[in-house]
Amino acid sequence: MTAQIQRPLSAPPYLQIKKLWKHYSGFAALKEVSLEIKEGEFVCFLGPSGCGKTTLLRAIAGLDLQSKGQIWQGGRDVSLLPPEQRDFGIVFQSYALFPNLTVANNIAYGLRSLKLDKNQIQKKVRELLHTIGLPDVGEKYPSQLSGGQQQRIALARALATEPSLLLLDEPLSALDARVRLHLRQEIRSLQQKLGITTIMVTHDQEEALTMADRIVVMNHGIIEQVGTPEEIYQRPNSAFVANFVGTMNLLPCHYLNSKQVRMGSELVHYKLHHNTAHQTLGFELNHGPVQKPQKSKAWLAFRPEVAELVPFNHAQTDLDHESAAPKSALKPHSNAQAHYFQGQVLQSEFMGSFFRLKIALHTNHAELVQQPIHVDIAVQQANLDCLTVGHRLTIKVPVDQIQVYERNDSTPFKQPQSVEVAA
Ligand SMILES: Nc1ncnc2c1ncn2[C@@H]1O[C@H](COP(=O)(O)OP(=O)(O)OP(=O)(O)O)[C@@H](O)[C@H]1O
Repeated sequence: MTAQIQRPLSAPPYLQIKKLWKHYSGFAALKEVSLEIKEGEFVCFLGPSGCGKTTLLRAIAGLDLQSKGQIWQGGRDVSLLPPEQRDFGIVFQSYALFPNLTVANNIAYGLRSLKLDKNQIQKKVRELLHTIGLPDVGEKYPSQLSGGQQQRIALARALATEPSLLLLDEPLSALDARVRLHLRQEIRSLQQKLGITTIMVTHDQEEALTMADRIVVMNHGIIEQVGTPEEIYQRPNSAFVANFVGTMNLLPCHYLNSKQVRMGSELVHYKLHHNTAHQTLGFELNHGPVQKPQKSKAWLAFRPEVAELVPFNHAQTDLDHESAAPKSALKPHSNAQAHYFQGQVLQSEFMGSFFRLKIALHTNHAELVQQPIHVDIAVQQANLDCLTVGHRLTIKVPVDQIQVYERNDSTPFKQPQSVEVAA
């Protein structure tokens, strides 16, 4: 097995997906999808059920041909090649091992077509069994192994012919949580050791965030965002991505300009991130109130862990001393550094290293009245009084942690849940 490979930064993409469409009797499962993957990258296709992840993976393998568009692999147009003429190994969710063959024969299956002699095949199988950490199971049958062990055999079988591309279709989703966690790390370190370009389909955001070099977030047959796990988590470029990856508080508001939104009678400042292209969100940039009212509906978004609990008086002092405090008919709950929400604890959950508080906001904004927010407080910083159900408190959210997204009623993602607010 080879050591991790260093590649020039300017290397051309190893895999190029060009304007790919897939139709199933009139239904478009992929809509002009384009993507480039570098050699040696570990890329995850992430998205909800039915978004087209498997369709895209199967098109790359040639198992289901695309309706339109091209696929280039290693500088070669493979768009119309059958799977056997392409260069990949694949692992499915259901292991797909041959039950009547021993583990060794399962792994050796693909090697027979390479015209290797018996000794070479045995040597290769031994090496692969060693690589996946199961050196002694060669003579067993798949049914004598656990799910996690069977999936490692499937991985060894996929790697046996030394393909340049490894395709993993939800390989961990049939396994129990503990095995999944362990195998996650094993697959990632094996992939890094071999330097093999890998694409993994998953609907598990934690799996994608912990394993991938880059994540491709898909929704309804299109790519919503491509980025490193940090980019996807910290700077999601749409409300869909913000809501799908991690926990995000999404509060309905109205867009005013590139610095402020309005939430009921409150003005809220936010800081536009460079990669948040508001033009693409349907908002005008730096031109004051939006002209078209139908485009002014927005989501104000922040992660539970960026919020801080502060005493009310402290918040008011901050605001009184802040010359940039808004002088308008709208209530000043915000300054250039932070916004202060008022709320009441509905629920407090101990999560190990932090408490997750569910808080009802005090607001006269009709859309917000029944919508709780989540705030995560590190155990070391938690004041136990603040965690009591019914406690009234102030939540400080730094302006540079507030993001704003277009709010489209047809946006196909789960709406923040509503709760009964305690009297
Ligand atoms: N053979 C088929 N015939 C008709 N429709 C199909 C077929 N295969 C997939 N589809 C449809 O195409 C869409 C994308 O399916 P795909 O399997 O790629 O989704 P996915 O993101 O992998 O979902 P999951 O996580 O549930 O596997 C779905 O709406 C699905 O119903």
